[in-house]
Amino acid sequence: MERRCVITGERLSIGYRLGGRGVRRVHEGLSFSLRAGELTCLLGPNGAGKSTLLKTLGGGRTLLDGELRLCGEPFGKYSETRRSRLVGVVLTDKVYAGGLRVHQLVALGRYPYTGFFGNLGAEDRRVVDWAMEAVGIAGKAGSYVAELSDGERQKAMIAKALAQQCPVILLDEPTAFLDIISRIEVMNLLYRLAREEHKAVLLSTHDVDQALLLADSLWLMSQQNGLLCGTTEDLVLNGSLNRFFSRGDVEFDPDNGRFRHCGGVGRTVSVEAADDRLLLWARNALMRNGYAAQSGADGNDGMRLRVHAADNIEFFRPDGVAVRCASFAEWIELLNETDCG
Ligand SMILES: Nc1ncnc2c1ncn2[C@@H]1O[C@H](COP(=O)(O)OP(=O)(O)OP(=O)(O)O)[C@@H](O)[C@H]1O
Repeated sequence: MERRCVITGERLSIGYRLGGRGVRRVHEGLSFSLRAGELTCLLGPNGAGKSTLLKTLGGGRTLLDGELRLCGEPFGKYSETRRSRLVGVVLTDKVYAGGLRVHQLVALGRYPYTGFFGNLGAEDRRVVDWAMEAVGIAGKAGSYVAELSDGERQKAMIAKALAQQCPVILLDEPTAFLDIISRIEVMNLLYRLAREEHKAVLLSTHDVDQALLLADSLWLMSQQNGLLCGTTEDLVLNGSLNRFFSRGDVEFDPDNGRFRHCGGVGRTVSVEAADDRLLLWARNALMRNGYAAQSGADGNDGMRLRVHAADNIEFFRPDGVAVRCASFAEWIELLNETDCG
């Protein structure tokens, strides 16, 4: 299926007008295309400008310069109502909706269709129920928003955006307050909305693991490097993720898809493992204990590891003696004793 561009930006400057104190430019010269049918994750360190970009795309007043188009037409040509039928936004700003019940908050998402008095028809009510069900908040439909946990409130805000039934959904850190299961559920929901309902979904997140698993495209942003857009695997394998994120002793390890602290790794152990899963966890244990794993020849202290199974680990000490261990705990203890000796 063709993946149409629904929002395009060319040479955008984004930032804030500070009243009489001039302008705070956060980025200049940003260009991108947001495509329908894709989940796009915007990643970057704190203060990179992610929220500022999302506010700009959501129609906030942070566009200072450049050309921003929605479905081919300049943003400025859209009335607020017309734009709100196309773009649903979930920002991280505190929600002042404590006096509303959850179903009333979610029903606000129908505003572009119901007009000023917000009278819901049968179809509107069906969509509101569907949206609450989809994010797993239906059980709290009658609760006051003020009485929700942070995560529940976040789900209610996502449901409101779903109820808006827009082809474009923008979300600023939608999983920030969620527990791990809810995070995975929400990310999968957004992925399905992109894939199955052909929506353009753009979200900012610090949850790199989930982004790498599910994002069709990544937008990497930092103050030094600006914005780089591309397919997830390309940006991982060409080192871009590292370029945008690595700082000091923290870097991205493309072998296991995680960021890690790499300080103190000097010595190496040669590793063979019966399968990829054992290799991954052997590398993990070595890294945590200050060693880098290498394949092939002996490590630089002559140490070798053969992981036949989680309970059958063969460790060759620097003196060439092989010791069999029945668990990772046993082997790690031996590794550390060897190190001390
Ligand atoms: N209302 C504002 N007025 C002036 N500058 C602002 C305003 N809001 C944010 N900024 C500045 O814009 C820059 C980018 O902030 P932004 O919130 O967009 O970053 P972010 O990538 O979303 O960060 P985080 O991951 O910490 O949420 C920061 O230097 C911030 O201080």
